[in-house]
Amino acid sequence: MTETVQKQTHGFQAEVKQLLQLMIHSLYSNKEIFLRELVSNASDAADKLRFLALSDSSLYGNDGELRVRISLDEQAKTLTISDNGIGMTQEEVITNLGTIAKSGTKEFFSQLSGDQSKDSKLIGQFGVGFYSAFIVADKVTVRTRKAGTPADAAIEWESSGEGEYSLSPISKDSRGTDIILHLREDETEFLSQWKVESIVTKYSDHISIPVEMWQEGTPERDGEDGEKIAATEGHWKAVNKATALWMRDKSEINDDEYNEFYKHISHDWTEPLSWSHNKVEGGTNYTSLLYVPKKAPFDLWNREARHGLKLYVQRVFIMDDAEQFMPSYLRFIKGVLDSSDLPLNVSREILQDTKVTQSLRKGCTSRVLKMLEKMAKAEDQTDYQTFWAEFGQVLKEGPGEDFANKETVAKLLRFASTHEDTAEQKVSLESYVSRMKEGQDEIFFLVADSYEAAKHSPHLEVFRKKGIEVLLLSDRIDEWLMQHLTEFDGKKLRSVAKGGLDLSKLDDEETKKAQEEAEKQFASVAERFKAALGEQVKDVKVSHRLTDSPACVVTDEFDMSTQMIKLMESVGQKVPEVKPIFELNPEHQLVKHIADVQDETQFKQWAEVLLDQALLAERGSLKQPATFVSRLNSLLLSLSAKA
Ligand SMILES: Nc1ncnc2c1ncn2[C@@H]1O[C@H](COP(=O)(O)OP(=O)(O)OP(=O)(O)O)[C@@H](O)[C@H]1O
Repeated sequence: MTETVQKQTHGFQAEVKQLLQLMIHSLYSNKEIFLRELVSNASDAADKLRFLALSDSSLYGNDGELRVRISLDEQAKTLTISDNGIGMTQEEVITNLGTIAKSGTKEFFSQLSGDQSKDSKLIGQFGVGFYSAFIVADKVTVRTRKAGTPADAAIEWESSGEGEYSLSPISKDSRGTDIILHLREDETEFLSQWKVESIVTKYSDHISIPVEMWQEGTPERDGEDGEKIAATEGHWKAVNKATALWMRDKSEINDDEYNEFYKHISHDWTEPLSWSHNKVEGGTNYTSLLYVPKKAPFDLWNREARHGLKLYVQRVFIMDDAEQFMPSYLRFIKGVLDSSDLPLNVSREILQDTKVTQSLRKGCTSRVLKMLEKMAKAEDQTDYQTFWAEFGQVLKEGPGEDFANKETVAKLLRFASTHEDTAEQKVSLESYVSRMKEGQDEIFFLVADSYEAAKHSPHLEVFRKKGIEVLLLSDRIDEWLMQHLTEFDGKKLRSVAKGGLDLSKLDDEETKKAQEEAEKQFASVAERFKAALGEQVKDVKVSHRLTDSPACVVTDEFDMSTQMIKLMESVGQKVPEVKPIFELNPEHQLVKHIADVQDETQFKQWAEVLLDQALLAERGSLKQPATFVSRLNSLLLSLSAKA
């Protein structure tokens, strides 16, 4: 069979076409990054081979020196990146270079707006990897042979990036992958040795295997003083440092190098917010380099998304996404962990529960928390606020998940509060405590559907009057968080929407007396309400929390809160009926008016309307809205008849 017969043409997955178009346009201004992406892939391919060779050293054949080579051909106008790494089989080529097989793809494409400037920012987060070759090339040829397969099992992939690619079987002498970029007419600057070398130094210095370029030989020549200078032969020379970055001394690594290394391991194009690089010797021996990203990945909330650290054992790459070393609430952390205590043949299963894993996890968790603490305490809060906006909701899983670090995580939490007139979550528990009123020994919070709903809740009335701060919570996870975070700095956290609220310590004797008096006087009215409302309420009480509203509902101290009920209902869970406690404001004109209504039927109607109103304010909806409306209408009619 001739090659043309065997050549097959395949169409790209629709998303690839879209990605290619978007990428070529939006990344053009930063086109040199294609080299970083391709060298990064080549280095990953070497890592994967080294790992497999741990159990089968024959995969190396007679070529055990892993490296990447970049060669330039001015005549053919090509730039070639060759590696002697793992290579790919035909199936792998089809999956890897014909589709986008990574997590977050769906989320990414659903976020594209069609507005090029907005979309180009997103693409940086998503990462384009191999396809970035098409920014500078109008044709790309990939020749690859999987390690351990014969020369004639190699495959050639070729495409001009316009919707389809071809595959042909070829023979390739050596293992690994050559990526040949046929440069576009106006991209010949990438044929300059100096230019390419400087890009490699800029982006790929940290790659742990040598990235080599060909150095031409020089003929024998005469020196300045007439002496003979010997001829040199052409040779491959490493143009990067070629040592694992994390093994180098901190003092020798600059920020640019840390940033580039982050991009290499995370496939994120945005620079990280912060990092922590540590070498630990003693009981356990390891080096960790952990980064806090600036942007949340597309799949942060996808439970199946892979996360975790890149694991090395004594500088040998073992696996990506080793999730055992970070608790789930820190799953956004990227980084490298290089252990000297784990065996080279460690598997995910073995990692599950070894003592070493536990101690590494403890160490890494505490490093990350320290790094976050430092950011949280910085005078300039910009970085921490950026972090909080992206990852705050994940961190809120912490108190429920990590008992040992509960207090530390609690200090990192930020909330909206009545102290600040903004929905932005800026207030820490420590700053709340520092502002607590004399006699106040609890931290007050309110959970609602939204910041606006929380801010306007009738439950806040008395707190406003007394000038007591209340934390305003409206994230989906908040109700769950507050179930686990019951205390901070020795102070109980208390929901202002629950019964058992006692602010009497903050009142002077006169107010207390007045309240007691009001309660006594109102006792019979409360009883009348209770009788009228019957089974609809758990109890009727005189409220100490209202100043402007006539009534409100609260849940009993140990009953499930309204927000929790809503949350459970929204995921289809059956919730036992929780009856509200109905609190009345005896000072309110409407309540006074109702108390004077003699007709029991009308009184009942009023009581029910008042209760429904309070339920509406609390829950945002009613079980029987039509009944509420008809009751209200009948009362309005009777009022207008009187007028
Ligand atoms: N030089 C190579 N050798 C072996 N496999 C490769 C090589 N280059 C790419 N691949 C394979 O193709 C896949 C897709 O590469 P691509 O660069 O598009 O994505 P990625 O590296 O997984 O992630 P990102 O897009 O974020 O860089 C890789 O995961 C790898 O399996």
